[in-house]
Amino acid sequence: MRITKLTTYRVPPRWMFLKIETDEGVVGWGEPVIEGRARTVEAAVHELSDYLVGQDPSRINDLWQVMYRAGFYRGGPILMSAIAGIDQALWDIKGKVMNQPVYELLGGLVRDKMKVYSWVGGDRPADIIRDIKRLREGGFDTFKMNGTEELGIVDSARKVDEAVARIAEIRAAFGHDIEFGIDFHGRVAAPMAKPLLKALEPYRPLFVEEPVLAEQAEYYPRLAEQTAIPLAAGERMFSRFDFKRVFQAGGISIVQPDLSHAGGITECFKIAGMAEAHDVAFAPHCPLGPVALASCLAVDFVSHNAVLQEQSMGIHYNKGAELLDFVKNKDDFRIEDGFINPLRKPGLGVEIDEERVVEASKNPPDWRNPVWRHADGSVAEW
Ligand SMILES: O=C(O)C(=O)C[C@@H](O)[C@H](O)CO
Ligand SMILES: [Mg+2]
Repeated sequence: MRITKLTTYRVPPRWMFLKIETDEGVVGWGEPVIEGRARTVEAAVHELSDYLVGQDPSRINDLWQVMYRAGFYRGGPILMSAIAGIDQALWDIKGKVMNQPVYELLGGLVRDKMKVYSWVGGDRPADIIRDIKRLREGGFDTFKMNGTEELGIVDSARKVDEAVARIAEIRAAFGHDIEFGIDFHGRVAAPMAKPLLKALEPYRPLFVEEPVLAEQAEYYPRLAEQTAIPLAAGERMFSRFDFKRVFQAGGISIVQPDLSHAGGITECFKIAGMAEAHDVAFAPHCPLGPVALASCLAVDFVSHNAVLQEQSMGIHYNKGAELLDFVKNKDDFRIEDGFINPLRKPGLGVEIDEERVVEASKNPPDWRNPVWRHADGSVAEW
């Protein structure tokens, strides 16, 4: 079998699908994208196709190493997202050729179902109580929300109190009948992480995500020393080599690589194993589409330390298309009592509605995250 063609489709809300075709008619789908830089990743995918067309798609490991090493420069969000989507599509092809779901090719199930959580509250954490009440009726009991709006490098006790008051309100409304993670989303600089974590401590969130920006990772162990709240990070780390340093330094209890940003299934399966060796939980980041989610689940279902899976149903970014709009086998993604079952069809287990993808790709959005500014006009972390 030989790879014959790579075709990319940018579609709403902010996703990109990749179709890899072969000379024997087997097709694989991937989801290479960095939110807000879809066209850049698209260019990277087509540059990498020089290493792929004419090659045997079954040699995923060799193709992965060539894509990662042969171009001299490596790593980072663009190249690793391009490699991620290509890797996902190659695993999809391998599973279809062998008539097995990818999790079987990775050693089989370690669990019967996977716990998932839902976003509430949007970019500016409001209406959280209303969202939680609605989603609890749908069987969810675990949630994630943004912890703050714009926050200065040093900011007021009032801003801290506002952030904490929202969390206090949730605990007052639901007690510990629900659990939630708080995403600092890179908006909290190191000087404010300490007071904010301390003030949130009494409400015992399940975790605090990106307590500081990924480029401030040296603060993870220091912050972990002063709080009992588990710290989580990973969506802006792009390979084993990024995660290696975090594991060595300690401080992170939950790693959240994104299967469409961190080199795909091949790389994230290895990251999950590294995490397990350090007694760190694995909870893939996934605010994206169905192929990204299916790729996360393929690794979740074979990783003992997989604890929680993000999925984008109803997420505030999904304007113009919802998680399953391009999927034919919607039922396979059913969430019951906050859990999802393995996707048992061959490959990644996603039956893409290609007609709908092609149609939607004719007028793709050019999604960008908003540019936030502080009161003084300086740029604020979104
Ligand atoms: O889902 C999360 O945890 C996020 O922080 C969302 C963020 O990754 C946006 O997708 C960036 O555009
Ligand atoms: Mg996040």
